[in-house]
Order: sequence, then C-alpha cells, then structure tokens
Amino acid sequence: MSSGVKEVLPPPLDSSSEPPAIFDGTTKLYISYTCPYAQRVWITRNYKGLEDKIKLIPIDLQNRPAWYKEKVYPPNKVPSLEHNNEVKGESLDLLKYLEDNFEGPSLLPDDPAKREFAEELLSYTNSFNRAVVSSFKADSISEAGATFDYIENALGKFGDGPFFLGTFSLVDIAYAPLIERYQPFLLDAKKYNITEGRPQLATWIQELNKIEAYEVTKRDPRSS
Ligand SMILES: N[C@@H](CCC(=O)N[C@@H](CS)C(=O)NCC(=O)O)C(=O)O
Repeated sequence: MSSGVKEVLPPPLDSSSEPPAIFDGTTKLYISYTCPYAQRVWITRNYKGLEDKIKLIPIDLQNRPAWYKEKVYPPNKVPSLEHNNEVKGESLDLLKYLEDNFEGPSLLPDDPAKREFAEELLSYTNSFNRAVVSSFKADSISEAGATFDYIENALGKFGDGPFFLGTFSLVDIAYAPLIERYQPFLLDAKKYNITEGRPQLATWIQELNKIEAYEVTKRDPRSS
C-alpha cells in the first residue's frame, strides 16, 4: 500500500454480521476474497494507492448477509462499489470508473491505438473465459490453446512489453485473476502447460507477480 505497510485484511462478513454504515459517505468496495472479478477492482484500488479512500468490505458468498442484496446491491454479486451515494457493479465497468473518478497512477495509456486495443482485449475476456471453461469439460484442449495463442500474440502487438499495452494497465488487471486460476488448474487436471511455447505469456506472469498491488490480492493456497 502507499505507506509501505501491509494492509490488515478484515474478516469476511456473513449472515450473522451487522451491515456496515451504508450511505454514510464512506466509499466501500464489496468483494469476496476468492472472486476473480472482485479481485480486479481490488488490484486497481491498491495500485492507485486508494487503500485509505476505498474501504474493503469482504463478504462470505457461501453464507451471504441478507442486507447485502436488500440494502446494498440487489443483483447480490460481488464486486460492487458504494461511492457518492450510489452502488455500481460489474468489474470491467468498475475498473474504468476507478480510472476516471479517482486519483493515483493512470492505468490506461493516452495513445489512441493502445486505447482501442485495450477495448478489444477487455471485451475478449468473456470469450477467453468461455473457451477455457469449455475445455475443462471437453476431451480436447484445442479451444483453450487457441485462446492462449491469442493472448500470446496480443502481448507481442506493440513490442514494448512485458504488459499488454507496454506498461501495467487495466488490461493486465482484467486477465490476471483469470490466468492465476487457469494456469494451475490446466496443469493439474489437463497436464496442459499454458506457458510452453508462449514466452511472452511466461514473462507476463513473472512480471505480474512482481506487482505488489496484485501480489497482496492473490489467494493464499494454504487457506483455500
Ligand atoms: N460480470 C460480473 C460477475 C460477478 C460475479 O459473477 N461474481 C460472483 C462471485 S465470483 C458472485 O457474486 N456470485 C454470486 C451470485 O451469482 O449469486 C463482474 O464482472 O463483476
């Protein structure tokens, strides 16, 4: 975090927990520690050094407090952000919302070509997810293979890596939580190594792991 002191993460709220003071003017990010979509927004908040401005409210999704759906976010999903007396959801929208409405280092370059590519890559996250998830069930890994090839090529597009748009951006943040989960799963269950023959993806993962704002959001394998 900005002060260099590791943030103490609060325990998740469950059905027996009292709600926080909703609409009291405090900006709150509702997450689950295990949700990849919530993790995207959490990384962005950390990278921008907003730990003191945006309070983390973790929810136990397995034993959700009723007040979350009733009073905070009727879709009853995480992430959601309470800011200026409104609650908004959808992780990719929230990434842009944080970029546009909060201070801190920018996570989108000014270059119009890079901005356009950012849009393409952000929309591609859904097809990426579908392709990988369908390969979990299928006998063949080819659909997932093709989608990781797309990622490998995307990482080479501007030739100024290691990140998708050169420097660390919202695009890296959108993919990181997904790849963090798919890489070990595919290796374990399908004996498929996503980085084999994909040097740029291998370097991307290495460089990503050096980003502290991301590192602190990773699931501790010992506690899950
Ligand atoms: N499209 C949403 C997906 C959010 C989502 O599915 N979150 C899951 C946890 S990872 C959730 O809250 N599930 C609870 C439910 O669907 O009831 C986003 O990108 O924010």
